[in-house]
Amino acid sequence: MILRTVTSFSLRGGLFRATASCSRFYSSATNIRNTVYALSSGHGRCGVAVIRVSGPSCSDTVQLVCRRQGLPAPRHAALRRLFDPVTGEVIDKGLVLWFPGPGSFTGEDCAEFHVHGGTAVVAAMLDALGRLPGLRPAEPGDFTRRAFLNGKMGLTEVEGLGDLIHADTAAQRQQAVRQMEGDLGQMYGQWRSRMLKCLASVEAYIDFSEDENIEEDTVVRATEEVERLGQEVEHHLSDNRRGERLRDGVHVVIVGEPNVGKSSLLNALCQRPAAIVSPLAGTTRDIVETGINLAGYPVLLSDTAGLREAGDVVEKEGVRRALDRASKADLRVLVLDSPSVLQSKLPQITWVDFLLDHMRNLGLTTAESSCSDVMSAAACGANTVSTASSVRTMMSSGHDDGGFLDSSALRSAADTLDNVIVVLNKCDLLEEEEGCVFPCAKDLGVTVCSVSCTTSQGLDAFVATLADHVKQLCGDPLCGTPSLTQARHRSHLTQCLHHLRTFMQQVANDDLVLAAEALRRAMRELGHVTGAVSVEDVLDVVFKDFCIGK
Ligand SMILES: Nc1nc2c(ncn2[C@@H]2O[C@H](COP(=O)(O)OP(=O)(O)OP(=O)(O)O)[C@@H](O)[C@H]2O)c(=O)[nH]1
Ligand SMILES: [Mg+2]
Repeated sequence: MILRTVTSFSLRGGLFRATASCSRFYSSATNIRNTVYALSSGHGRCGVAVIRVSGPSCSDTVQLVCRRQGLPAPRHAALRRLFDPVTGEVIDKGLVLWFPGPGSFTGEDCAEFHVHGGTAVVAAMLDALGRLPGLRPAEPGDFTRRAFLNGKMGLTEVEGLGDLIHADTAAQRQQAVRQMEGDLGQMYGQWRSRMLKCLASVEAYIDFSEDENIEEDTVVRATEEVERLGQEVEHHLSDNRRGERLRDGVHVVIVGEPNVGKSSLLNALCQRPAAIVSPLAGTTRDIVETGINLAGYPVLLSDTAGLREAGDVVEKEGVRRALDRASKADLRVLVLDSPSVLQSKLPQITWVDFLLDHMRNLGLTTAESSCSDVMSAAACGANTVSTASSVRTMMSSGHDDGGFLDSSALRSAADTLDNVIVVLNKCDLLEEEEGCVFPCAKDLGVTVCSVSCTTSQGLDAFVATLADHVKQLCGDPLCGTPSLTQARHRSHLTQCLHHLRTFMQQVANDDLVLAAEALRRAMRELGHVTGAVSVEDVLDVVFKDFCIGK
């Protein structure tokens, strides 16, 4: 059932980002000398609340709160009565954990108080800690920032941890765990050390080329290695934004003429009446967005205004927004009204041409029709059928015959339709022999699903098809080399690749000094990604999405 694969999810980082934005982020690395504390478990009444403390005053804090009952054994939970150190009042009885640095998460002395999760208990604990000298409330991401500054985590691992906290779906979680465990950082680190070796070779050659100990092919081997590195970086960059899509959500837009059932489809997918449905054409004016979890993958779904020559200024703006959203989407779901398609009087036209014509009329493409305009009548003849019978053929056979596939014109038409899923809605209104026998058909790269939003017929198959497309766009986060996940990485890696190419050019120009400088710059770009070179300016950006207590 559709219900199995689709669940709503809150859009990326809603809760945590709101929390972070309420507070000015703490940016000075020197302030890690303070001891910080925070409620690390969620806010609100709960069974157990975890309060974390990190910093040099940590052991004193534990002993004061535990009234000199002594520090628990490292990394062992100890049951203690917890006191307000100033008033001497018992606040609660709970577990205390002591993590001496540097073997702790932050790399400095840390402690955790596991107390009963009532509002008054948590408030009393935080209040008591706040009155101790040298302690201050933690800022968002303070603990992880300390871990980074103390060399416990690289920057990509920190980002992986941030993504894990924000992960709404299984695939996002898998990608984030992989990154947090260092897969991506290791790959970048290995590239950097390979570049360092090349740089050492080139510099040695510059400094000691007269020396007979330097082998003649040193520079040749370094150049070959840099070329390989360039290819690897280029390959990593040309991943069709898989990792970024998975992290941020795949943008799917529902488009089509008014009244074809776009809003009904959106509501069926998110299983709630997110958009108004009515028999009046032009009901939806603005974009209606909702996030769904599609078989473990995050999808940001947009319903749009029906595309037509708009009557008034509001609808015109709605149509403009719809077309704009469609042009930026990763996937477009083009909804058509099945009875209208079957009754279409378009003369002698192929199914692909019909779709291209339709999309052009709606303003969704400027691509020319393939068959009627480009192919000769002879080549096209065998496949030239009326729209109605073309649709019927497609529905019953699942694909067209092989002649189509050889045409480059049709291939380019298929490319235009590549990120389009066609939904033939309202199939409940067709005669039995006309529709819905094979709800999903693949035709020249365009996927066609026959559904009814009213009876739910074909919706499961459509959801499965949509999920397949989304998975293809994101890839399997557990397979292959780890994906690039952030625009920040892309920007530095693009620069890195540019410098590697400059290295090759300078070697070809016989200018090894400039070549070495290019290699140093390439390494610096990689260092910005992993945090191996000074990144103070990017830390605020990276940590701003963290929640307090992490
Ligand atoms: N019989 C039938 N009616 C449907 C189906 N899907 C939607 N409808 C009806 O078609 C009408 C239009 O549905 P909407 O979902 O509002 O269509 P829309 O494409 O969003 O329309 P606009 O917002 O005006 O562009 C409503 O009366 C729906 O109940 C279907 O599968 N079968
Ligand atoms: Mg609508």
